[in-house]
Amino acid sequence: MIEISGVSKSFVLHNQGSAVIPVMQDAAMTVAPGECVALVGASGAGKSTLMRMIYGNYLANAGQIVVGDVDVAQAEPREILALRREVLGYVSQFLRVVPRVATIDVVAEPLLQVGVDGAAARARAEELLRRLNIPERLWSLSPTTFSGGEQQRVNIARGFAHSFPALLLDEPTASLDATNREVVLSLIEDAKARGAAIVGIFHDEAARERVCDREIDVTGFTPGMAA
Ligand SMILES: Nc1ncnc2c1ncn2[C@@H]1O[C@H](COP(=O)(O)OP(=O)(O)OP(=O)(O)O)[C@@H](O)[C@H]1O
Repeated sequence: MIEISGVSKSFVLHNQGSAVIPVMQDAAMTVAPGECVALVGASGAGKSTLMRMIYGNYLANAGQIVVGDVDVAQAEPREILALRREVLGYVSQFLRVVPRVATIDVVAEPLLQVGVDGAAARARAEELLRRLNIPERLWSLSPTTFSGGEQQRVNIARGFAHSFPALLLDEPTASLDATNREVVLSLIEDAKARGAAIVGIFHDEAARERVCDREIDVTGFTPGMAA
């Protein structure tokens, strides 16, 4: 479902004499449907960089990043937007809050985007908000004023609303209480069971061990250290 090969990345620091910082060389990995792979490696090793290249936020300098039938490393912006709408979900720790949009609509929106009808989208959004312990009295309010933990849970509900065939998870359990952490782990297990291919960064080691099938140490892709 996700196939990466020969991927390299350097950053050019235009405001620092165009210094070139090579951060990744010849990265390769494959994630099958139903599998969850954890990216590991020391701070600064390149976990976030690889994740951002898969999502198409950073452009790879070389190689292939095939998600479904799209090579993100070569795709047009329009194709990447379609991929993000239909195929590739991304759950970060932080909600990008849209002012004045009710929480229920924030969560239902990804479903409406793929053509699910309003009532079904709302029902799925309600189910997720309930599961993530967001009190019903908050559903009609914008999450702008919610606590950090509430916003994180709204973001997770939104990220899991559509059954994406591929999912990127960036610290999805960070700063959650034990009950909600458990809910998120069960959402990840459900996604695997329906065949989602998942790549995640988890500093929560117990969470990683529970839901991930394999670990990939990105230190192996550091220039000069490639295996
Ligand atoms: N936009 C950028 N411009 C320049 N350098 C960058 C940029 N993004 C990342 N880097 C560099 O790439 C390297 C890898 O960073 P990255 O954030 O991917 O590491 P990480 O493994 O996710 O670290 P952490 O666990 O601390 O989040 C670092 O040396 C970082 O400084």
